[in-house]
Amino acid sequence: MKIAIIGGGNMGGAIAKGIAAGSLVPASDLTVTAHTQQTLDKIKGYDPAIRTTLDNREAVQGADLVVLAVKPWLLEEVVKEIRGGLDYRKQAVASVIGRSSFEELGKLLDNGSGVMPVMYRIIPNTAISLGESVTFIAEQGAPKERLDELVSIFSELGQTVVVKEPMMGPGTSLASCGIAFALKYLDASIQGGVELGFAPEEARAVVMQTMRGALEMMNLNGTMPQTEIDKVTTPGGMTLRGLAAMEESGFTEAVKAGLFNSK
Ligand SMILES: NC(=O)C1=CN([C@@H]2O[C@H](COP(=O)(O)OP(=O)(O)OC[C@H]3O[C@@H](n4cnc5c(N)ncnc54)[C@H](OP(=O)(O)O)[C@@H]3O)[C@@H](O)[C@H]2O)C=CC1
Ligand SMILES: O=C(O)[C@@H]1CCC=N1
Repeated sequence: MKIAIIGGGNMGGAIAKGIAAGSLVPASDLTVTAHTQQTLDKIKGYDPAIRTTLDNREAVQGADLVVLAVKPWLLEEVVKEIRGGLDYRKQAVASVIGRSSFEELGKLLDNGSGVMPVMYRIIPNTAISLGESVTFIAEQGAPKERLDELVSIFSELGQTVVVKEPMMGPGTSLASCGIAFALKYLDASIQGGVELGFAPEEARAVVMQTMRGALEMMNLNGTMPQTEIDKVTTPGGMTLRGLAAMEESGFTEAVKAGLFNSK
């Protein structure tokens, strides 16, 4: 599958890096565009075989899948630029834009011919660059074998979850924004560790290994977090005092507020 990624920034670049490292799409079948040459040079650093160009119209020529990965406010401009050069019978269009919809994308792509392309919404998280993404995919009009092919590509880069469109927003909050939310906990822990007397680098190493251990216990034991929390928490002990203070400060509600307000 030949793939053109329009906008090789944090997300588009991470997708390119991940796909180029995978086995299903040769790097030479990937074309990435950006606004500046500096970004394209960075993309070449991932794999020199990735094709790069500042010309979006040139990039989409011959692509089986065009992935739109620009900031939301640039979507309309970019679609208008490439629309005339697309053959909707052969070329599918995917949006990775966080808050978009098939309805909105369809309106922008409508060229009055009555033919619409197969459309996808694909929301990975930035860990796709190292093959550890959770990627939500929804489709509109895709034949099963084409969806399966797309899922195979992204499944090499972490877990893929195919959903109906209404779950794309919640999926984006939990997994894509979720990377930032998880890191926010780690950041707070490191800050706290420094205030407890550790050097920042020491606190970073301790917090990372603690998080790794917590995840691995859940993974190996097949448990929910509370089961592992119970194993740590001595009645009347230190952990209980800490957990109570966290909840008094609204920890669980704060995390949920982050999820609910991001979608
Ligand atoms: N970051 C994330 O974790 C996630 C992001 N998304 C979505 O991905 C999209 C991009 O976000 P993100 O990658 O963070 O943003 P970035 O700003 O990092 O990337 C946007 C890219 O678009 C390029 N660009 C700007 N104008 C044009 C143009 N006219 N033609 C082609 N390329 C252009 C920029 O080029 P240059 O670098 O040269 O300026 C930049 O590389 C957003 O819509 C966001 O909702 C979705 C899920 C997760
Ligand atoms: O913050 C955003 O809007 C994008 C979408 C999900 C992650 N980043």
